[in-house]
Amino acid sequence: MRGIALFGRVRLLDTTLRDGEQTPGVSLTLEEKVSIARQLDALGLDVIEAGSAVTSEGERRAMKAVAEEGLRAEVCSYVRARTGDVDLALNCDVDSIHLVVPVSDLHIRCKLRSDREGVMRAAVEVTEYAKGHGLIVELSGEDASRADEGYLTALYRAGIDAGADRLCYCDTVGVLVAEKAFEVFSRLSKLPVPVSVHCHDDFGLATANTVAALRGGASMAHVTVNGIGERGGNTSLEEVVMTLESLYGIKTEIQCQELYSLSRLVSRLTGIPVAPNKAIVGENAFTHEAGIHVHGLLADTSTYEPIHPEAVGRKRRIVLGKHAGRSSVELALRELGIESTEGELAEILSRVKELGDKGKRVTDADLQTIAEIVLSIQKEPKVKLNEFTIVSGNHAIPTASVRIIVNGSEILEAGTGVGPVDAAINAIRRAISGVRDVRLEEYHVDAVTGGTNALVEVWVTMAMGDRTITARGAGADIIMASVEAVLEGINRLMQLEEDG
Ligand SMILES: CC(=O)SCCNC(=O)CCNC(=O)[C@H](O)C(C)(C)COP(=O)(O)OP(=O)(O)OC[C@H]1O[C@@H](n2cnc3c(N)ncnc32)[C@H](O)[C@@H]1OP(=O)(O)O
Ligand SMILES: CC(=O)C(=O)O
Repeated sequence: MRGIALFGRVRLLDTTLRDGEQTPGVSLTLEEKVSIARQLDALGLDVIEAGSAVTSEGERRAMKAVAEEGLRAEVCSYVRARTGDVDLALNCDVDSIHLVVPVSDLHIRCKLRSDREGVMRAAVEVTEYAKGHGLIVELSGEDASRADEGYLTALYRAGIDAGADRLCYCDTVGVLVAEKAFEVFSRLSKLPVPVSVHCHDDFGLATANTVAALRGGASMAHVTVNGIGERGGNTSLEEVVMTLESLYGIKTEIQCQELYSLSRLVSRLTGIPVAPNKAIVGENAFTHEAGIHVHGLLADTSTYEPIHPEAVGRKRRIVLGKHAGRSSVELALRELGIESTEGELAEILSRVKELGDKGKRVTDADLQTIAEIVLSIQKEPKVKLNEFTIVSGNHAIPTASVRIIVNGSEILEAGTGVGPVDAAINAIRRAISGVRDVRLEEYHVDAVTGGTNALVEVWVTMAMGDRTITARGAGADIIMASVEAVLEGINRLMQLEEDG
């Protein structure tokens, strides 16, 4: 790969805390920025763009806190072509600035109401000013992919003469294509300082363009965790890293097995969910339902998995539904410790498909129930609900009390929560905590019909030790459906434990 031959290795600048935070509705607190920055540093990122110092007082406090963490990574601030922005960045004690200068005539004329010469002068003046104050400068051409390349190169050369340490080519509105990225970077990489690539995903091409630019000679890629960012987002960290590592055989120095936990952290703190089908970090990236796939996976996981889930800190999941085959059901039953004959297996599979045909997801608890019916196993539930009360209102802390029977003994417990569902689940968890350490890992609710009296289905993933199980509850009352799902999960986990 050309870029790597030129500059030794691919470097990565993570801009989750700057461009990623520009995702509409996202605003990270100081503590949140620091905790993401720590994880990025631990993962091995070279540069962390911690924000734009010009944005606000709170942003500056957070950026200063990140800079004071003593991270191994270089901490950077976005600045406009204004010396005042550099002063604000200096107050945050960052190591470097990402000095962004519009370079397309569209941006120069319409946005800045300036001209090419004026922008060139500002770029040089601010670069010199920042260098004079000891900052590392990455001089960036905003909207470079729509700019005149002759002007862009002249501006870059003027920036290098003024002391710029690095350059960056921004595909600000995601209109670059891979062929052009490769060709442009084949030329730009002849400049005497490293050139970065910064892509947006308006056409879903950000990763492809970034990789093409790296092949052309770019030495650093700008990325965000989960690809979050303005509009369609930015190039995703996990996609670039795994493409380089797995498809091009390039080691990146990133701790790949931490990619998933970083993705979860960023999703939780930004409130931006990850699409189930998102590459590498989406819920379904290593989940399989189709029978033909599961059959293949059992022979060799590489039949339907391009990388091992463990490589990025994930686990394979097999789920059952209408596309299940004999292999999937056999595997799921084996995991539940249930043995069956060929005939019983066929009957269980046919009932699984029946449920799938009704548009249902088939949970582990559903499979266990079906298996128990087909195999005529009568199992007494370990946990039974005797009584349940909930109090909620605008002047009341949502509080639930439960009376449950666990292995024949009655337990009375209460819990509070942010709402009645949370309170109900907390009460059950407290009641069970003296008997077993059961965790609620996922909670999801669907309204099956419309209206306030809709039938709801609640899906939970419960865990005990290293065993997880999915379970469902349904009904017109969302609280009771939640209680049913959680108790079903607990029962199944305890049953599995007993069965060994
Ligand atoms: C492609 C990108 O991601 S660019 C980065 C985007 N990031 C942000 O916008 C950070 C958050 N922004 C903010 O907090 C505010 O917009 C601020 C503090 C930067 C500026 O706020 P205001 O002074 O109220 O200006 P406003 O937002 O209306 O307009 C932006 C100003 O920056 C100027 N500007 C935009 N880009 C640049 C640049 N690269 N260099 C110099 N000036 C620039 C615009 O011409 C405009 O100037 P004007 O007010 O003199 O007309
Ligand atoms: C600078 C930047 O974020 C962009 O041009 O997309």
